[in-house]
Amino acid sequence: MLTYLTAGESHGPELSGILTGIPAGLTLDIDEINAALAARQGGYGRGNRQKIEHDQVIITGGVRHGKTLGSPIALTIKNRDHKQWSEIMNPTSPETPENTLRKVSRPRPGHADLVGGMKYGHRDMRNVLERSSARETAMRVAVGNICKQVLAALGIKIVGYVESIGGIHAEGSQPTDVALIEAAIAKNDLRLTEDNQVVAIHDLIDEAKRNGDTLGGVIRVVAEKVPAGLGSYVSWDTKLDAKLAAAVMGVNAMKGVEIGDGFENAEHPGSQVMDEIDWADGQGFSRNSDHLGGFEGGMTNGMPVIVKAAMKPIPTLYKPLQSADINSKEVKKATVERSDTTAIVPASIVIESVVAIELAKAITDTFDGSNIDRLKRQVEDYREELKNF
Ligand SMILES: Cc1cc2nc3c(=O)[nH]c(=O)nc-3n(C[C@H](O)[C@H](O)[C@H](O)COP(=O)(O)O)c2cc1C
Ligand SMILES: C=C(O[C@@H]1CC(C(=O)O)=C[C@@H](OP(=O)(O)O)[C@H]1O)C(=O)O
Repeated sequence: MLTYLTAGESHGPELSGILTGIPAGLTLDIDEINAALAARQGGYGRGNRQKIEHDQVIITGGVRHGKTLGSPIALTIKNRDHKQWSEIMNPTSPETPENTLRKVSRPRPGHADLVGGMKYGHRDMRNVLERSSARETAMRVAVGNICKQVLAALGIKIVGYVESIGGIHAEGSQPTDVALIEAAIAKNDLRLTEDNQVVAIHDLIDEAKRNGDTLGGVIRVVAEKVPAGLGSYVSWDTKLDAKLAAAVMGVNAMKGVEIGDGFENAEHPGSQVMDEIDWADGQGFSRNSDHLGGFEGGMTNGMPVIVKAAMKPIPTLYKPLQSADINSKEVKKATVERSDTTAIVPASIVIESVVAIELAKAITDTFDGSNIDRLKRQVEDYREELKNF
C-alpha cells in the first residue's frame, strides 16, 4: 500500500519522511523533486524564512543508482534556520532557563497554539506551533513529486495553480489543458495567468503587509489522462473524491474543497450540470463537458480531475488580534511570530502534491504496483479494455 509519514519541527534540525509503496524500477529525477521544493518556496508575499532556507531533498533509503527498489524511501530536508535555534530546539539537551527562551504564552487566533496547548498539556505553546507550522509541507511536496513521477510514467499529468488571492481573480485561469496551464505558469512567479492581474495582486499583498494583515485565496488543481474507474461507489470510504477532499483539507489553512464546479453546480438545474456522454469509434466513451470535475460515484470517469481548495488568510498578524495570556490570564494582543503575508503560491504546490499522492495511491490500489513496467503495461491494457467497452 502506498503510504507516507513525516516528522520534524519547523526550527528543528530537519524534516524526515518515509514513503512506501512506490513501484520498483522507476528512474527518479532528483532535480525535479528539488525544483518542486524551490517552487514551494516561491511566490510573492512570503516572509523572511524563505531567504534562509534552500530546500533540497536527501535520499537515504529505497533508491539505488537513481532507481527505486520497491522498498521504503527515506527522505530528509534540512532546516537551515536550525542554526539560529540550535539551543532552543535541541531535541535531546535538558531544559535550562536559557534554552527555553522564546516561550509562547499568548496564543494566536486561527493557529493551533491554544487548542494544541490545552490538548497536549503544553504550557509553552512553541511545542505546538513548531509542528503545526506549514514547514512540514516541504516534505509533502517531496513525497508528492515522487508520486507525480509515477503518474507521469503512466501518462498522467497534474498541475496546481492559484486562481485568486484575497478576492482578486486571475482571469483566464480556467483551462483544463495541463500544457496551457503550464505555459501560463512559466510566464510569472505567481502561477497566475494575466500580468495585469499580477500587478493588482502584488499591490493587494503589499497593502495587506503594510497594514499588518494577511490574505488567503483559492487554488485549482487539474489532473489529465487519469483512467476511468479509480475509486469505487460501493462504500463511502472507497470513494476517491472523498479521499482527495480529506487529503486537501489535511493541508494547513485549507478550509474548503470543491470537485469540479461543485458549489456553482448547486445553483443550476441538472440539465446544465450533468456532463453528456459521447462515443467515438476507436476512442470509446467521453463527455462533452466536465462540470463534475472528472468524478461520478466516487470514481474517476476519464475526464480531467479538477479539485479546488480555499485557503484561509494566514493567522499570524503583525498587527495582532486579541488573545489572553495562558499564565497571567490577562487579555493581551497575540504573540507575533515571523510570518508570511500570504502563502497561496506555495500552497498551490502543496495541494498539487497531495492530489498526486492520492491519485498514485488509487492507481497502485487498483493495479499491481510492485514494478513500474508491469504497472505501465497493466494500465495500458486497462485503457484498451475501456476503449472497447
Ligand atoms: C505554505 C503555507 C505557509 C504558511 N505560512 C504561515 C505563516 O507564515 N504564518 C502562519 O501563521 N500560518 C501560516 N500558514 C498556515 C498555518 O500553518 C495554519 O493556519 C495553522 O497550522 C493552523 O491550521 P488550520 O489553519 O488548518 O486550522 C501557512 C500555511 C501554508 C500551507
Ligand atoms: C517555514 C515555512 O513556513 C512557515 C510556516 C509557518 C506556519 O505557522 O505555518 C510560519 C512561518 O515560520 P517561521 O516563523 O519560521 O518563518 C513560515 O515561514 C516553510 O514553508 O518552509
